[in-house]
Amino acid sequence: MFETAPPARTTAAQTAPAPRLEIRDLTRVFGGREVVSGVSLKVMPGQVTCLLGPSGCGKSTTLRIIAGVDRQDAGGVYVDGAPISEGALHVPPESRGIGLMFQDFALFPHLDVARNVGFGIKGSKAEIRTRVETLLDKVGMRRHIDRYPHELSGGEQQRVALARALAPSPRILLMDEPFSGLDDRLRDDIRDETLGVLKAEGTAVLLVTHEPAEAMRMADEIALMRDGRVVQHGAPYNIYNAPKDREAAAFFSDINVIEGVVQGALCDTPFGDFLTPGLPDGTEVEIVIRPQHLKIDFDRQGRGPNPTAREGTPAAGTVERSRFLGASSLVEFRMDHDNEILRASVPSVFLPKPGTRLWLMMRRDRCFVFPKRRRG
Ligand SMILES: Nc1ncnc2c1ncn2[C@@H]1O[C@H](COP(=O)(O)OP(=O)(O)OP(=O)(O)O)[C@@H](O)[C@H]1O
Repeated sequence: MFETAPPARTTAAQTAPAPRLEIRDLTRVFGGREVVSGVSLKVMPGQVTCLLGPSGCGKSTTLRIIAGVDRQDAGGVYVDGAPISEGALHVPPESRGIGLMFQDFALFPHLDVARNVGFGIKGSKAEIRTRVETLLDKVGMRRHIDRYPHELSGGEQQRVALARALAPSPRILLMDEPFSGLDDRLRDDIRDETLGVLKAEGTAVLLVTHEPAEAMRMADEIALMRDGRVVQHGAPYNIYNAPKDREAAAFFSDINVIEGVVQGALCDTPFGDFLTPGLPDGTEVEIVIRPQHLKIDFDRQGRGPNPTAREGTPAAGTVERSRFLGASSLVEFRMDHDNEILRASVPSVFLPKPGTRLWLMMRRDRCFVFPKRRRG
């Protein structure tokens, strides 16, 4: 018997803070077609989530609904646990405390940098000036405070646009392809700088992009979208290393695919057996491996290396082409067993001549086995 009541247990759900931004089962129909279909996700304060997917998959529509410039047909949008759009409730865009940085949200051409950044801030003249200067310091643009947009480069304009979006201290920032107008080198720098500023401000960010490299570089979490749905959600490392299906794997890099049929929980291929747990006999499967995980070995008078548990059986092929890509080399093989091409990538310089006989092995811990889907 307890003399006094035992201390109440707190569950993780009770102690966990509400997500800064949450969307639940968001659906949007255009012309009878669900372009956004039951999308749910959460963004915590200080976290960057990337909505990643091919053109037309519904990313921008999702963002527009969260911003309040479009309206969902079903589902809700919540900030710090409270609805801002749900059923008949629709908080107007300007009252949502959400900042926007869209590709086509140009700076005001007739205002200088200081007035562009200070545009949405409330407070005394001195307070506004201090906030503007602090932000311009953060984005490295303080010395251009008196310039006009046409006097700035694309990258400089982007930095000012970031400062402007952050000026009212939004709890949430929505970014739609914000770096797409910039050339490659500049883009990497600006992405890194932007990430630093966003983290320092503690803003919850939902960033839309169709570029996997951008999502990998920027995101704490990636929500991978396809045909209006989130098909996979997780940290970049997990999505890259444990893709849900062949398409998810292919979205992040070139892939090689070997086909086979399940027999006795195994699929027998020229590269040896692959485990296919849970798949019934006769299931057609696709074994997917990224080029950097194919191992190349030398020909030993018509024989390859000995099979191993880790890398299976070697299969022979002939080099068709090899190219130096800077950080790595890409070698294309025409395989003996089916006359198809496989691509292997090797760090640094490895450029075997066309016609060279070599052997390939597949690292078992780097292969993904998926049931084959009929593609329309
Ligand atoms: N106002 C609209 N009326 C009809 N269809 C629309 C409307 N807005 C978007 N769509 C359609 O909805 C689908 C999703 O569009 P959305 O702009 O959300 O895609 P996205 O993933 O952002 O693509 P992108 O990367 O090319 O911008 C597309 O097929 C698009 O044509």
